[in-house]
Amino acid sequence: MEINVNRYLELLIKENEKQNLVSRKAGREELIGHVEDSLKLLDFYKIKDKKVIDIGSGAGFPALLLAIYCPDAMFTLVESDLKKSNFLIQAVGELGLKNVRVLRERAEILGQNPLYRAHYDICTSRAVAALNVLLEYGLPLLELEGRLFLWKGKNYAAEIAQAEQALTVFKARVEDVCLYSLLEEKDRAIVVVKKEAPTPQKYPRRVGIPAKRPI
Ligand SMILES: C[S@@+](CC[C@H](N)C(=O)[O-])C[C@H]1O[C@@H](n2cnc3c(N)ncnc32)[C@H](O)[C@@H]1O
Repeated sequence: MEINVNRYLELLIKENEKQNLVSRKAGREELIGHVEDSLKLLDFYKIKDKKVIDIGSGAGFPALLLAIYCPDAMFTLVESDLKKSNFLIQAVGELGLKNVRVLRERAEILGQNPLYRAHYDICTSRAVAALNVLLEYGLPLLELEGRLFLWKGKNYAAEIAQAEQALTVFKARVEDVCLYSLLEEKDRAIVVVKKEAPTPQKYPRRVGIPAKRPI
């Protein structure tokens, strides 16, 4: 596993010199911090045998790292940006990961596609949008009783409060908040939201609307 993480980091550092996949200034130390942050979920939850969808995968945090460590879970990485999704496809190929597929698509489109809607046990997302927006992206993709795992910083409590109306509309519940600290950042949280009812068919709304007019 560690070998694969090191290969992934080498690949990311090399490609990041050519194209901006993560902040250009991000050195190896900072990237290792992102790796640790991604893998933190496994200290709290087991995801063996689960169907996982990750929204806004970027250069691979958290889902590519989780996929390396959880070969028994199946991962769908959703990233709308062309160069980032191409990098993900390249990394999956070079690392020989058989449990990952990459989709260059918007979450709003997949949420209205019967092939993906209500199909996943788990949806992850890190550094993509505010919590109320992520509820609209993620909940339609989950099966009933599925869970969203949302990586957040020190503002997590304010984001939960801001999402009160969206939680009511979607009949979802904040079930847990996993708190931890990383070297650089003291207050990190993975907010766990449980889906308790089918999502009304009108959600997610059209591309861009959830972020522009959050519930
Ligand atoms: C700030 S980056 C974070 C990437 C990664 N999750 C991380 O933690 O480093 C946010 C990414 O989400 C993608 N994204 C934002 N909204 C999206 C949507 N609705 N559907 C798919 N991808 C989206 C963007 O293209 C961008 O690459």
